[in-house]
Amino acid sequence: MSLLEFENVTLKFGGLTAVDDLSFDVQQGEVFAIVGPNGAGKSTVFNLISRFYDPYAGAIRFDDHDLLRVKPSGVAAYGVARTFQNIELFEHATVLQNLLVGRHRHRKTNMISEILFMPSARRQEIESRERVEEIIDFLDLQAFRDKMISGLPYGVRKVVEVARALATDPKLLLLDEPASGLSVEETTDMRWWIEDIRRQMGITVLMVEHDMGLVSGVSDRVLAMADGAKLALGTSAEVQSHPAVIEAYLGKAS
Ligand SMILES: Nc1ncnc2c1ncn2[C@@H]1O[C@H](COP(=O)(O)OP(=O)(O)OP(=O)(O)O)[C@@H](O)[C@H]1O
Repeated sequence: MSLLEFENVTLKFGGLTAVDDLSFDVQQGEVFAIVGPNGAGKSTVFNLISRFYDPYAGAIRFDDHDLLRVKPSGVAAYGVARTFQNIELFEHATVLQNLLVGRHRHRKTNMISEILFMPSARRQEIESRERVEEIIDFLDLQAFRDKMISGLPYGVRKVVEVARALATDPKLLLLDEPASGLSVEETTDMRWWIEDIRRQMGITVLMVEHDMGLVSGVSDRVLAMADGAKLALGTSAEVQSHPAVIEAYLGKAS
């Protein structure tokens, strides 16, 4: 079953076509990667899903909803969470506090009941804390739970960003370059986290990534893009041996 569908989506920035008549779908429960040279339009695809941009043409459906009718502030409520190329966390808050912020969308109580700390608000607070503690355990972050983000090594921050996204209980997790800036060992760990997120949590993962080792290791299917358009879609091996993909990479390199 398709969880996310792009149908003939085009986005232009002035004279530049950043996404060009792009169609693909992400199946429920798969790990799907988007690869391509710099400027291919990968991040723009994420920004379209996050509703930062409206497409010039085409349709985007998520979980049987027309995503283009959803406001940017409403995307998380539909079950989409994301991490960013440049980590976006509250620097002067602890890991635990950052994850509790991620739970915010699950709050159903109003401000009065929260100020008075009424039973419904208390119940929600307990539920949120329990869920956050589960995620801290799941991603092996116990040693950092009360540490300020600003004092954490880069590799740990990347995992905390994933944890914060998971705290929203998403159906679709968007990972924007999860391996960038990570060492070889940290990249291997990230690979296992992604596997576990899909297998144990049942969450569908869509990632943009340059590290082909990670892409090959963890992805069910790969979409290769260049100049906003689809070059190839298939398994990692199929995509990497596709003549159009080889040419796009060699062309950029020369
Ligand atoms: N807000 C914007 N305004 C104008 N042009 C933009 C904007 N965002 C992206 N672009 C352009 O759209 C094209 C696609 O950019 P995008 O960031 O999606 O590429 P990318 O594949 O993610 O690249 P990278 O791997 O370097 O992150 C590029 O030519 C880029 O300069």
